[in-house]
Amino acid sequence: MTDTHTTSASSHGQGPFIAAIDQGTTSSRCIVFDRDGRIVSVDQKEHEQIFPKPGWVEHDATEIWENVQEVVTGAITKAGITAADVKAIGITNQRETTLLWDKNTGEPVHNALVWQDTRTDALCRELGRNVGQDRFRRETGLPLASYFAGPKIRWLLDHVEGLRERAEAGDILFGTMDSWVIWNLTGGVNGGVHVTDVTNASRTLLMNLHTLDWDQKILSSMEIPAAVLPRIRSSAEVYGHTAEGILAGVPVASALGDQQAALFGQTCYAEGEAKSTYGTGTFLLMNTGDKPVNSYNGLLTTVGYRIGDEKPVYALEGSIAVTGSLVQWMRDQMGLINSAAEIETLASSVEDNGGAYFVPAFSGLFAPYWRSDARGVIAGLTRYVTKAHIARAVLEATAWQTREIVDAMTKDSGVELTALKVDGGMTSNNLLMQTLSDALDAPVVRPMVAETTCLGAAYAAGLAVGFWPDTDALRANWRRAAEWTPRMDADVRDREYKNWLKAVQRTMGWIEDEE
Ligand SMILES: Nc1ncnc2c1ncn2[C@@H]1O[C@H](COP(=O)(O)OP(=O)(O)O)[C@@H](O)[C@H]1O
Ligand SMILES: O=P(O)(O)OC[C@H](O)CO
Repeated sequence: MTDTHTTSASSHGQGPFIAAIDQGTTSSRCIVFDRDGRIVSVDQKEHEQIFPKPGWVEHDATEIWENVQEVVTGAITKAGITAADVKAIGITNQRETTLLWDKNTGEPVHNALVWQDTRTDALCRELGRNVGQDRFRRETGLPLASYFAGPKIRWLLDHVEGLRERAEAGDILFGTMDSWVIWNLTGGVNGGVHVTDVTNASRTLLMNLHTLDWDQKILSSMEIPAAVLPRIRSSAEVYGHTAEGILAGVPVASALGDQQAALFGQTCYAEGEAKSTYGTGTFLLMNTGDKPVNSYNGLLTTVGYRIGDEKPVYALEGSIAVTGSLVQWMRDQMGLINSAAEIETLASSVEDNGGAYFVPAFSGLFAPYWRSDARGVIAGLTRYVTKAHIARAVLEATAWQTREIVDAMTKDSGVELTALKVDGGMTSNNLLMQTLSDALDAPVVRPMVAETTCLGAAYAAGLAVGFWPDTDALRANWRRAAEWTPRMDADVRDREYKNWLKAVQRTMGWIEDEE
């Protein structure tokens, strides 16, 4: 984590405060914020990544719920405050990760299928043939891909014995992690509320982007019973109250998918404003105002946020599946570095990539290609290349993948990027941020609070309970902490980008006959 610090509540006055829970891909965290949007305390815990087969990724939702309770207790205790000091709790979460659980026992019926999981590739191809790709794009703003929740629900209904009958009988609930956390927080089997917000619902392939309701025709073509689905609510309203624990009685007042929360936390409230978040994957979102904008260049159309009864705000999104997780892979699977931060030291020990380009298509390629048949490639290898050159290629992969998204965004929106607001764990890497600015030929700016995901959830919850009056008050909290400006010669940039695009072509069509 970057730019986070843990201080006692006394250095921020006596509150009141807003707490935010971020249930992310690698960890769950809770952060307490004061009225100026400053961090008062943080607690965080990683959970297990389960890889049962190549391309399959699961999480244990029970472990996640235990961790969430632990980090909430941790953050509130570190802040030295009580429930009476906390005006609301906001929720943000890894998106698309899909869970079904029994509403009578509160037990998950299977591990959660994580957004990176590719097991529904064949199912998506079949749905594409039977229902048509265009239909999904038109109604949901999304391409038919294994990334999204709908096909994952269908896979579980088809593969867990007896589940379909239980689901049709009304005993099974579906949720992304927002729904799971809110249901448990508000009482679970003892009256927990079963809701999701529009941003999370817009990632299921099941919500109609124009009506903001579940699309009955798509549900029937996917054979998903409506009885499992949560109610779709706005991103900022009181869904219920915490039933027990250290925050018992506090209103649960926001939910946003983590990337939409970062857009909100970066105060991108005007059309054309954009941010990019560098975590496990990287997600660049641009606010496109109150109308959905179709993409013709491989981006997603998604809901940015909706505050109570106000009009929804839409966004264009470029999703990159593998960025920070490539650094983790270098550390955990390859053993080439001991910590994520060490990649910068290793990469800085050489001048350039030595001719090597690393395209981490571990889950196929997401935007702008949406190719599930792609797999990772290191191109340009010669005997000259060292592990330091590979480390450099790893960082450059994040920069060039962003460049491809920015190019697509410019084509779709007609808006030229003047500067990119960034956040997330990878932004503590100076070499990466410089490389990014060079690849984009544009300034890259990082705010004082790089924990914009939690901040966005806190802002939305605070708006819902009147803790902040409006978005203008939130804008005033945004402060620049660091800026990188381009230093690369144009001809070098053009040559490197061309080589990168050539390497990308080498990844495609690797998987020929998938399960
Ligand atoms: N100094 C660094 N350089 C490059 N990558 C980093 C660095 N520090 C953390 N990361 C990567 O950032 C990711 C963690 O960022 P975070 O925003 O916490 O992610 P998430 O919200 O997806 O769990 C990890 O994948 C890690 O490998
Ligand atoms: O948990 P993160 O930060 O890796 O974000 C994951 C995204 O929401 C997936 O769409």
